[in-house]
Amino acid sequence: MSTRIAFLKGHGTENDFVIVPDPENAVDLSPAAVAALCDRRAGIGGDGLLHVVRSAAHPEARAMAAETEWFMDYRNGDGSVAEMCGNGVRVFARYLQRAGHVSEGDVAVATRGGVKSVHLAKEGDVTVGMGRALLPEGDVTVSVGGRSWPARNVNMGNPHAVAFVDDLAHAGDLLAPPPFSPPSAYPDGVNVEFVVDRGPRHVALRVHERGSGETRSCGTGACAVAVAAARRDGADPSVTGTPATYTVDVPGGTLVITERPDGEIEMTGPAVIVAEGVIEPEWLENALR
Ligand SMILES: N[C@@H](CCC[C@H](N)C(=O)O)C(=O)O
Repeated sequence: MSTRIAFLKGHGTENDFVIVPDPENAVDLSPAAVAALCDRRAGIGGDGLLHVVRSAAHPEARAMAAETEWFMDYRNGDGSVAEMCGNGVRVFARYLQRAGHVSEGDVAVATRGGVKSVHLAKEGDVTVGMGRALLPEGDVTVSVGGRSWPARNVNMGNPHAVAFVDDLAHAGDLLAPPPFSPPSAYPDGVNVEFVVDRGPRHVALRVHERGSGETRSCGTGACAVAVAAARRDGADPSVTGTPATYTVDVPGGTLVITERPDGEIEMTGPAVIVAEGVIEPEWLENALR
């Protein structure tokens, strides 16, 4: 990789991303290159990377090209691929707006979890239609430091285990993925959310993300938490016929999640572009040696 590659840096509730615009899918973003770019000491730093590619130019998105021009090729900070990133898709849409690829209003973004509709105003918070949650049956347990909790298995395109706890400090330092059982519940790993109540329809979370470690926010995680909390609170919109809105505090800010009676979930939160620059080709070559 010897050409000069442009990048930007952005975040949504402090879930931060390296953004690599690459419309024709010409940049070889190997897992090692992604991990080097996301490294917080030797690289640019980020929980993940948003590779901005035309849908028609990416084999995983070609089938969605008729619906939308842009594909969010999302990678975790360790270089692994994930199906969906709720904070990332808002930041991705903000980038498209800033680059002049889209204007205000509703913007469709292709993801591995399907096409998402993002509502962009000129400035301020960004709302994304996250689709419906799946709630696979079966008991799941997560453990940290000798304590265990039952967890709700919620799939938002990507897998989540949501555990309600008495104190967020009980999650410990979250330096390693919290063990879960049974192993068959999450064959590809899982994002784990620890949740406390803050008030009526108001919760707070800490999260350990698959492929990134503890992060300051997770959008799909906040949606999974809102869905689990609504079932726990007897507020399941498909049963009550009334939308359920939860305020979800994350270490990096606040997200507002609404689930409608038809199961569709909307998430609103900030999306910020912080900086832009150019990756030094020599640095990248050395990083990959
Ligand atoms: N931070 C994201 C989720 C990113 C993917 C996740 N780590 C996974 O592997 O599923 C979000 O905002 O949703």
